[in-house]
Amino acid sequence: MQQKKLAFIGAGNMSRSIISGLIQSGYDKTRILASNPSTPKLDKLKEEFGIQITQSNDEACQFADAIVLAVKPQMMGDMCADLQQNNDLSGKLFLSIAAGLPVSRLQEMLGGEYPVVRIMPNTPSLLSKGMSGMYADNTVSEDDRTYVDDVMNSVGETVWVEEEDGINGVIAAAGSSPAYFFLFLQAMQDEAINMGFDKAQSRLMVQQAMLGAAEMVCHNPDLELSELRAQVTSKGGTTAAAVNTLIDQGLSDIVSNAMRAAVARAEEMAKQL
Ligand SMILES: NC(=O)C1=CN([C@@H]2O[C@H](COP(=O)(O)OP(=O)(O)OC[C@H]3O[C@@H](n4cnc5c(N)ncnc54)[C@H](O)[C@@H]3O)[C@@H](O)[C@H]2O)C=CC1
Ligand SMILES: O=C(O)[C@@H]1CCC=N1
Repeated sequence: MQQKKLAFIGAGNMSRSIISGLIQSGYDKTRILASNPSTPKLDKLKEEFGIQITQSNDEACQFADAIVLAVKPQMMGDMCADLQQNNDLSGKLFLSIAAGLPVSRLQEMLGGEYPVVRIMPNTPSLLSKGMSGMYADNTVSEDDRTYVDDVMNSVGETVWVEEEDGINGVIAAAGSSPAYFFLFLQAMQDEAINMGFDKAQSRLMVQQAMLGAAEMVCHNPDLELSELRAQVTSKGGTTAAAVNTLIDQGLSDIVSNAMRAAVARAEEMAKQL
């Protein structure tokens, strides 16, 4: 992988996840810098990963060949306005991980048609188990696409979408979706506690079941998900009783409504920001 000087503007959850994965995969830590207005998260990043830190976005910009825009979408306008006012942005590659902000809007915020790759990652990148969807228009060179692909591949799997709208689908299916699984597990843990297990036992049971199920999915790419389910489900048995309850009570509709809500919110954010 090219070892561009890479700056993260905004040192929150998502930057931490990507930085952790990059360091684990051998990216030169002296070529990674994070900036944030306050120091606690920066200090932690420096201590944990040995990267460089600054409270100045301008310093980050001057350091970098490639800049990850990793602030909340609502902060992006003000942050980019300062960046373009104080710095020469030509020659820089931008990687935006913000939900709901199209490339054209980001270029407006940056004040020029700079190359911007939109990335929709997720927090399991922290453990190099991330899933990222990416979009670039023709302002981004093949070399830069390859670089971004390598960066995000170092923290998990990647897909490219042809149309920018596809990024909203990635948000629904992968960016936001770890939270759906956490919610599902939380409900299972709560019910196991109701059944008399202590919290630690309850968590162990549900997390190990989820991990095992995820590994089975990954190790059997040729088996349909419905077939994996059928293998657990004895006719007239306990799994059938549970699964039929989930189906009868509308799990599929709940899940598709939730994913559509994520897309709708991304579309709404694109109009508001
Ligand atoms: N958390 C997630 O699972 C995912 C988040 N994203 C996107 O990543 C971006 C960041 O999200 P999180 O890391 O979750 O948020 P976060 O709130 O954990 O991190 C944002 C960081 O930006 C800092 N910040 C605020 N204003 C700043 C400024 N002007 N200059 C520099 N730093 C500034 C904050 O102090 C904070 O540390 C968002 O745009 C979000 O849409 C994308 C995919 C997944
Ligand atoms: O909740 C959000 O808006 C961000 C984008 C995907 C995950 N977290």
